Amino acid sequence: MAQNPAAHTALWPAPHASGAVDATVHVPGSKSVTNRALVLAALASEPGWLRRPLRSRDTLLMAGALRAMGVGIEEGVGPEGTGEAWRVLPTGLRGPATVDVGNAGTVMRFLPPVAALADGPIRFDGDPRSYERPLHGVIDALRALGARIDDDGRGALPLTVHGGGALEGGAVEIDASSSSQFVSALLLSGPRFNQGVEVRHIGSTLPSMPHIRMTVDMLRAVGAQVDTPESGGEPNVWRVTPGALLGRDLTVEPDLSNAQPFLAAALVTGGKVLIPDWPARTTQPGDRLREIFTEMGGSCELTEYGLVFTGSGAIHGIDVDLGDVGELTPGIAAVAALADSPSTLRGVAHLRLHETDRLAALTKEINELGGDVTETADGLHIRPRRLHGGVFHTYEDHRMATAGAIIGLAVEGVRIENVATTAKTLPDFPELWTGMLGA
Ligand SMILES: O=C(O)C1=C[C@@H](OP(=O)(O)O)[C@@H](O)[C@H](O)C1
Ligand SMILES: C=C(OP(=O)(O)O)C(=O)O
Repeated sequence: MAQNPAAHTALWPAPHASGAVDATVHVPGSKSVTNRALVLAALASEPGWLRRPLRSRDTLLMAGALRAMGVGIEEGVGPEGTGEAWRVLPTGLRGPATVDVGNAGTVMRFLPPVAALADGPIRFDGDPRSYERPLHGVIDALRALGARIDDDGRGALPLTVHGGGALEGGAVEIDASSSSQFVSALLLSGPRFNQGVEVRHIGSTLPSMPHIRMTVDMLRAVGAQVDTPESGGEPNVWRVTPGALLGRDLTVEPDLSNAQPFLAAALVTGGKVLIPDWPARTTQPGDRLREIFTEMGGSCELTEYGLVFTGSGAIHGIDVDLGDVGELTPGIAAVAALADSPSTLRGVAHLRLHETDRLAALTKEINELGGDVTETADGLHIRPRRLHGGVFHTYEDHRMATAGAIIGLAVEGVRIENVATTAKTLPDFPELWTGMLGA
């Protein structure tokens, strides 16, 4: 998807909060749930509904890719009217087709296994950064499971999957220490492989476990049989039995990682924010914010209306392992830079391979505003200092843009370069942010 070059150089004056925020913020649907639901619906044996899907760059790329492979995704009428739902009509997956993955980890990892099931060649390409993000776990595993893939030997994009209409499947070993999405990708398509799939992670650490649980839960919800380490299986081994998937009617939860900047606003300004429809039970990593932001000085209450998060006026540093919830790191780092004591964020070495090298980017941008951040082997040390205004660069990373906006609440004169990059998962961010402040 082409991006507007002018948007990259544009500077967005991050609003400075004149007082405590007091707002209700309706956060759009989860990226991770929407893109899993699209894949599972496309692989099902009957039509399904997806209600309140996220419509952002990453999810529109996923929908576009599936459409290119022959899947019907129609606008439907949901509970709140037209545009609120997608009806997914699975058909025989076929090539030739070209998939633009943009810089979406979920699209570049989840779709090559789907393409291996298609009839015909599927070419994958994306943004320059997508060439640098690891994909070897998916490419090597698919080859071991019987797929034919042409790539340039780097274990990365661009590549062509020569779908043969079916895939043998079976047992495979992968090192998923650079991305949990390798495991999720193989499990999601696993029920459609002739022998199903058994994935054994043989690397060191495995990041983002809640996202693997999300994959397993969503597979089970559409009728798949999945054995996991948590259900009595071996550690680091997941097994999916071959079988047909049901078409379901699923309503997507709000994206709790995208709720983060709004909760942070309550923390930073000593205010209050209500996020409606916060799920009582969820596999989304953003749910950990209730605990993390409470330790950093706020308090929260899950009510029948949603999550009410209240700041106390004080912001404390934190020492925390974020390996399970890596995508929360930029927002936590931003709050930590404004705290009354130092922070250590650990367990997130793999963030160097995200949308940008997030550890380097956060260090550079916070320090250029006068901060004192150092990179460690697997995270950041953040010693709060008095910050000043300046340009906050975002490196085409949506979470860098929202991190800069959090700092801007407390520091006058922060200008965010390319705030439009939030369109990756939250196209309405600037409007939601100013709406929150004006409420
Ligand atoms: O499966 C998913 O939906 C995701 C898994 C995580 O990826 P990594 O394990 O690569 O960090 C997370 O950071 C990403 O935002 C979404
Ligand atoms: C790491 C992220 O995205 P992706 O799905 O592209 O990996 C993220 O959203 O923080």
